Amino acid sequence: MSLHDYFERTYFLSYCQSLYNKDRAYDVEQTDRLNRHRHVEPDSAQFLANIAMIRKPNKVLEIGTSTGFSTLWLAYGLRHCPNVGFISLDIDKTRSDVAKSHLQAVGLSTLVDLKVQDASDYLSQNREIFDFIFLDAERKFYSDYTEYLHCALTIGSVLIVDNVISHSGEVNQFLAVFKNDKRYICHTLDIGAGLFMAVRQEP
Ligand SMILES: C[S@@+](CC[C@H](N)C(=O)[O-])C[C@H]1O[C@@H](n2cnc3c(N)ncnc32)[C@H](O)[C@@H]1O
Repeated sequence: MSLHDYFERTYFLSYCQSLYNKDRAYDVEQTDRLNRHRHVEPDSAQFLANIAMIRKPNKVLEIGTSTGFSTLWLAYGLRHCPNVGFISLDIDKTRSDVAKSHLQAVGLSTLVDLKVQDASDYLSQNREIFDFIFLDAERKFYSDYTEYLHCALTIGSVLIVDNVISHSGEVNQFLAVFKNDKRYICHTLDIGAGLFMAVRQEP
């Protein structure tokens, strides 16, 4: 590792850690769940970066940017894929703008197309295929996305969903559709709040 790479990596790690700690402290003070940033756990974020690094996707979709903690890590895992199309969606413009400033601060903003849009509206109009989709938004709407997600995934595509252990009751029905679909091989990973991973094996 060159000295430049070393300093870049050290800066990135310390930036992410301080972002996580600051937003976590804010979240603890919030009584309304929807006011919280609700970042993925650091372990989960690093797992996402690893999957991005291993899979080397051409097209990535994140649903639920918040202020960009998972987005930063996904972008970090994609930093050697300069032509990647990485879209991250959030319905909340203020959060998306904050995410943009964090991405700029670590020099990864050119890798991410931040969109402010409702996930259902986006998915219903989407005709693109994604190699990697990370879903981390409002769980009660996930079942509405199922058919759109099937259409947006192809052989070798990876779908990852957060909070599947911490909030299993809210996502079990949605996940069962993938588990019972022979086109996918699925795993529940005991990382952070629990990650579900489905890899598409068949068209
Ligand atoms: C759990 S947070 C995402 C956390 C983020 N992945 C991270 O680790 O930093 C969920 C986000 O989804 C967004 N959201 C909720 N409903 C949405 C919808 N229908 N379409 C798009 N984004 C939505 C919220 O505004 C919120 O920022």
